[in-house]
Amino acid sequence: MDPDPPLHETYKPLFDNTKISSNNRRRLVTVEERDLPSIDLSRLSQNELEKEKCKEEMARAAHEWGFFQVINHGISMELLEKLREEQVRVFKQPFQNKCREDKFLNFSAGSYRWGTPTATSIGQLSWSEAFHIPMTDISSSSMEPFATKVASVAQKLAEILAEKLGHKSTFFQESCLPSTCYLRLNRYPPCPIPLDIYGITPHTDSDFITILRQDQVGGLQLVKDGKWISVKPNPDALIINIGDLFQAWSNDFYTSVEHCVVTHPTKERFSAAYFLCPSNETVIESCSNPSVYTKFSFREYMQKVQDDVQLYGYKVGLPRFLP
Ligand SMILES: O=C(O)CCC(=O)C(=O)O
Ligand SMILES: [Fe+2]
Repeated sequence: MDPDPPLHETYKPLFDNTKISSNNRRRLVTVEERDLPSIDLSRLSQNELEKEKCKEEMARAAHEWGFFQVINHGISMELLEKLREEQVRVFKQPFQNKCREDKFLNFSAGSYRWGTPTATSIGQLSWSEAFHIPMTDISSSSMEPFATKVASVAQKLAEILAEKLGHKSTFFQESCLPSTCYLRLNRYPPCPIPLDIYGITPHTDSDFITILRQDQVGGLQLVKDGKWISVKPNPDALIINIGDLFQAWSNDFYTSVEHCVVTHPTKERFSAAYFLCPSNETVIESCSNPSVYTKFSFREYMQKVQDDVQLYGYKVGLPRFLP
């Protein structure tokens, strides 16, 4: 039985409507490949000066790039390889099983997603499949040791970034709970179609911070100084990016940057992303005045995102909360 979702059959009408011209032929492959700023987290356990310098560099990267990578993050290669093995095993299941409405592999129904049901043009299509799993569902799986560690790295980094803006608080511990945070397992099947097709369309993340593990295939791109650049894969590193909520909380000091994944013609790609999200009731307001955005609850934010996607086919995000 075939593990692949029926991307070719389902979206064929979109390809047929798109003329293959030099304009939409793999435009994105030509972007420059760059290393993200690299932060060595082992410096956090050194002397005060080193520790402060490390925090300072992190805050600068979150401000200037919205993205950075961390090394010596405390998650062993063994755990990362286990995660990968488990991820491959999960996606190798027949497509029919992945779609099941009852519990599959202990993940709640509805965790599995593929393609883009609302896409009306190829630019809106994400050539990928994913399991979007609440942390509470991970507890009984073999990914639990990774999930626990990554959750604690996320808490620690969020606290450091808040502290650098002068706020020592338990806000993230209190509002981001296992029932509100997610692990998303992504798989990008090879895409041999000679058109510019995204693995995941350009977006910003709707959380505080995301921790991402990408494999050696590469394909993650982000906007830096108004230009798309491609992120060089680094097996030792985890990628951190600022989400919309931290941008709002930091009053635009940290930046939630647009990113996407481009497909590979022959190779499949796997990635795993941890999203530090608050409960629906949590109110996000700026840590300083005057505030750039009007305050909103996470529920209101996600409702707007969903409404905009339905209405326009894309997320508007933070600009919806400009006064
Ligand atoms: O797979 C990747 O590298 C990025 C995934 C991503 O941006 C997401 O799941 O929000
Ligand atoms: Fe993302």
